[in-house]
Amino acid sequence: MVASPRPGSPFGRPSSSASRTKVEEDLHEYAGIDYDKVTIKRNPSVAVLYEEALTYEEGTVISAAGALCAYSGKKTGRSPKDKRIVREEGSDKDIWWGPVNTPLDEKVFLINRERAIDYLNTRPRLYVFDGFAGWDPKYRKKVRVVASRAYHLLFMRNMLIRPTEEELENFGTPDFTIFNAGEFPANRYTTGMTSTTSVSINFKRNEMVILGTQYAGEMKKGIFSVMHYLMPKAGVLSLHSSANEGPDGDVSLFFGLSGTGKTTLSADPKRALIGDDEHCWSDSGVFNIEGGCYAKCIDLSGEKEPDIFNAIKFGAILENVVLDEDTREVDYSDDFLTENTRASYPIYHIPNAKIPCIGGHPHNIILLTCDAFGVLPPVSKLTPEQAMYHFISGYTTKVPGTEDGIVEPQPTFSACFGAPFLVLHPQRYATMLAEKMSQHKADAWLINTGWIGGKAGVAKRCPLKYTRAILDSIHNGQLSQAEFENYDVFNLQVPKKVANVPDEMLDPRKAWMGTPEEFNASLRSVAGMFTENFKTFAEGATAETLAAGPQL
Ligand SMILES: Nc1ncnc2c1ncn2[C@@H]1O[C@H](COP(=O)(O)OP(=O)(O)O)[C@@H](O)[C@H]1O
Ligand SMILES: C=C(OP(=O)(O)O)C(=O)O
Ligand SMILES: [Mn+2]
Repeated sequence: MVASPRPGSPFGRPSSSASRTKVEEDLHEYAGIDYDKVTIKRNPSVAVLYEEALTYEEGTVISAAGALCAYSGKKTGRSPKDKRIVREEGSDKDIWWGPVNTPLDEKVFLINRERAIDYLNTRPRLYVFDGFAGWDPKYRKKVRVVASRAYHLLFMRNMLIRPTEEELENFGTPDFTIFNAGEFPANRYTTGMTSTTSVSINFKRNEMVILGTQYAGEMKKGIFSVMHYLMPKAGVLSLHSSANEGPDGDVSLFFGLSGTGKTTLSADPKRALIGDDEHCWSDSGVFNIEGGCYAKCIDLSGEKEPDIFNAIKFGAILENVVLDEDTREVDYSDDFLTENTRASYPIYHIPNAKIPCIGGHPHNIILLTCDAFGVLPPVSKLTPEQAMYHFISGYTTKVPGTEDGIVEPQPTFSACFGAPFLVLHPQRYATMLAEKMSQHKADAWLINTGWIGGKAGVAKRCPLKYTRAILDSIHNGQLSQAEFENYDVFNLQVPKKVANVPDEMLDPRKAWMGTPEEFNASLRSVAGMFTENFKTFAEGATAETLAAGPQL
């Protein structure tokens, strides 16, 4: 008879005090984890994590396709207002302080850290994952995740790069540690706390502490912030972009704020996936930071997005989705808990993923904007100066759900198409991008995956099949040879024809459902928003970049 590998069985027995592992010793010494009371499981298998989550985490079930369906509680999106960075001597001048990076006293960080560790010590079981961020061995960072929920550990097992047995054996001291005590709240009366949620990063201690949110995305985006701090210092550009590679080895980068299509559009059966969200561009090319993908799955369909749909199987996590009680089939159209339903899966769940996730220097730079006013064309070709202007502007829309408190599409300017994750001033990243683009002669395109023909609520988002057709034309070289028309006010070069896209879709004026007067008013109003927003960046920008913006 085969024994059931459940906790309590011989397989689940805690290690005896005579044989402490190095990780137990480390966590005891370094963080005060009480290994006499707490069973520590390091890098457990997917099967063990499933069992633990199903046994101990209320509501967790398995979907018909074999994914672990986990629930993150009250917070189902990131909490940018509760993110803090410890202000220490030396980092003061470097960090882009302001609404994105709110300073925190070191002492308060330690209070939160102790609160988190005190909580973790009340748990009978803790899970540890040791893995890497960054596929290029030259730049990769060793990351340790310490979490009280098996779901959180499986998430980071999917999202970080999984070490080989040998790498795990020789892991040594981590470069960065996340303490996830998200089940337990922050204390609102602690100086500097404004809610019961706190996500704080300390670059001196190389630690991140999470309290009061169980949204797993905080961990992966936290590591992204760390890379946004460390990589530029090493001469490497960190990017909020997805990346894929054509059969001839041509790499495309897709920049975009959350919900604008990085994950969806980089999953392309004609191209090998390098990664869906976080990359770095070094002197030798691009590399993915992560070992997995994190797709939005609201309204996901097997017909429209087969690669993502089929990646949701054993090993994948589905977050905050609604299922049929009997069949355990997921209803992807149900936004009962949140519109930000998510799937996390290791990159090898995508059949044509490129592993290791490394590519050459990009040929095409695609800026994914998501225009809620319906005035930007679905595609336009950018001059290098326009690429800089639009990269720094980061005009787009916050889609509902991804951030706490966003309930309807909200136009925003998110510098570098990822302001919430920037640590240094946007100009630092933009300057590096301009240098790399000119050195490697990359073409730049602006693609509007947002509303066409009217504003959000009135019109519809550009149909996915047309955005895909546009990308096909970019990748087969047709679009750079197309005939272009100048699109006034923004001075964008818009192709007259794109294969498999109706002509009238290409010109927002023709697609417009209201009156020409309304269109012109909207166009000018969006242009005005650009000009107003760019005022804060005018000082650091070149005259050419400044002139590349809309002209009223
Ligand atoms: N034209 C389009 N291009 C890309 N995505 C679109 C488009 N229209 C609608 N969508 C939807 O928008 C969402 C994009 O999400 P995702 O690819 O996860 O964004 P990101 O990875 O940038 O956060 C998906 O739910 C997708 O189905
Ligand atoms: C996980 C996130 O990223 P994205 O939506 O870009 O995939 C997020 O913004 O919380
Ligand atoms: Mn994504």
